[in-house]
Amino acid sequence: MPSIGGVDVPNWCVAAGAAVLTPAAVYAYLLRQGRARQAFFADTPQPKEPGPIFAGIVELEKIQGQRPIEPVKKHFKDLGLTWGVRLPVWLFPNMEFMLFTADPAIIGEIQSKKDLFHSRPSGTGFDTTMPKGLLALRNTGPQSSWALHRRLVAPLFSDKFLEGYSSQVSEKADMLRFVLNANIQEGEVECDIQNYMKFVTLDVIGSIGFGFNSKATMTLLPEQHPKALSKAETERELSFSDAGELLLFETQRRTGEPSFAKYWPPRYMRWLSVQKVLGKRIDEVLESGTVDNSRLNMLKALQDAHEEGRKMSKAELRDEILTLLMAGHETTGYTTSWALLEVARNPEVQEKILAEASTLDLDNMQLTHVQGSLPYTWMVWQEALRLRPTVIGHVRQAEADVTLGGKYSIPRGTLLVISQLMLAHNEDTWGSDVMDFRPERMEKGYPDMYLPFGFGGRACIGKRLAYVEGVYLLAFIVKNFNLRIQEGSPAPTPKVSITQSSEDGINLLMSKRRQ
Ligand code: HEM
Repeated sequence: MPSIGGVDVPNWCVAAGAAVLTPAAVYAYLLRQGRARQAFFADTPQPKEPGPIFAGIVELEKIQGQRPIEPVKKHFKDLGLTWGVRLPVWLFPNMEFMLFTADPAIIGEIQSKKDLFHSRPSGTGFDTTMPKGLLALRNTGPQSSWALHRRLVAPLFSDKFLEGYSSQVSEKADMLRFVLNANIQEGEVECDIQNYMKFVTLDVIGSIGFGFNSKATMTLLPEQHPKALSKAETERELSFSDAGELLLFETQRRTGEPSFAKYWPPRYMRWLSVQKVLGKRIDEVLESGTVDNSRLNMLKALQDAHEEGRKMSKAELRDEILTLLMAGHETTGYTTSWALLEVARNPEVQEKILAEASTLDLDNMQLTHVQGSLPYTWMVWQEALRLRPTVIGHVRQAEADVTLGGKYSIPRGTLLVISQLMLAHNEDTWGSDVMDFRPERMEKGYPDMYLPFGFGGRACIGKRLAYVEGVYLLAFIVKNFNLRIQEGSPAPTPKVSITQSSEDGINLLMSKRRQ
């Protein structure tokens, strides 16, 4: 029996006391933190908050939540010209201050203060799923692992590499055409193009990233088709695709959750299986001779890359290639799917892409020629990415105390969430037709506040590949298929996780074009 101040206290009393006092202490702590945050940001304009503790989270969900376009429009209306105000939120369990902003002036200032805002915060899921990859590493100066990785990874997106990837991308596009043709046969057939794009971009990154002949797209062939994959092949392809999805899902889940939660047995077992599938693929490339290394691939190139003799370790290579897999496939696939939706909705846009693509030999096109040869299609993809930014917010952490906007003091460690979604729908920047799809608005270049790939030293390193691959696939599909949407079909419901996709797919009526 425990003794308190010389008095013996029964165990049940201690347990009951703890049961009452612990939640009370936690609540008192949260309340104090919430009030401290409110006091700290007292001079910061903000929408009316429902309560001091979780108010920020509620607001954030309203703005960045599951159906982002509608809340954005509402905030426009509710907040008028101050729309995009700095929204201070306090985020449990990181116990940090967080500032949500869509104010172009403040964002401009954040961009210019490069030395203060050069890293994402710690505590994101990337820290434990791929801690030695670019998305997780912190920038602590030119000698840091992040800086070294950035220098070693950058050449993978140079002209030389893009040329090396070209035949692999057109091989995957050809596979996509084959599978779509097999599913469409005659007349018009409804196809979930988002699903096709997800698989084909996975096959691209499987090939150029891991160096194996990935063919997940073939799993979409009708079962009775003579070229349909065997059961074992289908399982192999889908296990890679499932592992990629689980990796993304687990990363997202781990953001901001206590570190022990990931050890929940069913989750942990799934995680081990993901590591096994992906790790096996990586080992195949690095160690065995069974992989066709004549295919230029990122993993092999990174294995050989060095700077003054400093190379990536095996663990670094593994995390970097997983980072490139995760960052580089769904992003491009979803952006291109949203673009195809707009193309199907706007027949005149489709005609213009067709006119541009019909004279080109897309089957043998170098990726380095995409921008010069497909300028209109390029704008279409760019405008689709504005209207539906695939990554809807960018995160940075203040490295030191700083004052923004001349009066808002931001303590060191504050998280800054920059709403790319709200920036992309700001009437002041884009004009009163901001909600319309109008590729021509990109004709004269885009404003500084077009940030779908982030900004500064941490901006997306794969932007060039994303553009050329996405624009190429867009032109390729339009050249081979006519796209339409079913009259009266409801608009897709956006689903926001790390990337923005459509919850119910993107269903288009597709028919073969006569060549
Ligand atoms: C439509 C396609 C894509 C979009 C919208 C996109 C968007 C982004 C964004 C917003 C960031 C964060 C930038 C910041 O914090 O300032 C990012 C980072 C990154 N992206 Fe992309 N991305 C795309 C495609 C790709 C591709 C194809 C790859 C590579 C195969 C890639 C690799 C990366 C990597 C490695 C980072 C982390 C960079 C660092 O922190 O140093 N992305 N991307």
